Amino acid sequence: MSAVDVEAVVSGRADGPVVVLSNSLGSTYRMWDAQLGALEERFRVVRYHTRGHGASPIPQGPYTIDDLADDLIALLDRLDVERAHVVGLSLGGMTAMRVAVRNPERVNALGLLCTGAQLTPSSAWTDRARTVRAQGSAAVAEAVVQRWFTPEYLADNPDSRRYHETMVAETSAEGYAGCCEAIAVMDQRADLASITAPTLAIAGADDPATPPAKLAEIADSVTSGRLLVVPHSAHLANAEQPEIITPALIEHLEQS
Ligand SMILES: O=C(O)CC1=CCC(=O)O1
Repeated sequence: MSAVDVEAVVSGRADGPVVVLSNSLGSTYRMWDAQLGALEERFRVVRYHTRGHGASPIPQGPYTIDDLADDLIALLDRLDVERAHVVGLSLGGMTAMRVAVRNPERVNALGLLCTGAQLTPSSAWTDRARTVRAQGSAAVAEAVVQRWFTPEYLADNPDSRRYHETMVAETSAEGYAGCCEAIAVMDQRADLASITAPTLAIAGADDPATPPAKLAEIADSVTSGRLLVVPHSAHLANAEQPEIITPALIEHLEQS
């Protein structure tokens, strides 16, 4: 499949190093809101919507992680950006890893949050794709958001819970399903050793979707990797624990 022109917004320091933020399955680029201000003070920040999300094109699925990586490279080309820091959470992290493997010359540093090189069983993703195509993304919204945050956070933040459930529910069914199918066939484990970009792998200590072992595997396998496990956070750890994650991410990018 050829690359699509994803919807993107550029903000922050026009003369700063570029950081690209890649979103997770079923989210919009608003998922980076808690990091945005601090990143904008230091970087030229590119947020975009993975194909099938937001106002980005929604080709008929299935997609592959290679497709998503091609979209990100096409975005860098469109913006005339030669090299960037690439930061992604979950599906966004899978895309970032793929870009670092296939186009190492385009990547300065990697920030990989709550992601994995392979997510099994594959059938969980093909089943979810089938459910969403049949019933819409709203059918999975409540269960997904229960994995995004700890039970304590959800109990204390009912508005945030509703906000994030709506975010998932409003995702295109075809886009969501196509991305599930990309995850179903992904296995990047053998490629990790070829990643040379300095990598910070950030795990939510209580993440049931991509537990800390997934991030440890990445940090241990790349050439230059470091693991940060963040307490009291689940899958959308950057939203639940921004006070820990934002400065750690900025320090990593600034040192790279
Ligand atoms: O939705 C989930 O269960 C967690 C997840 C996997 C890939 C992604 O982006 O989110």
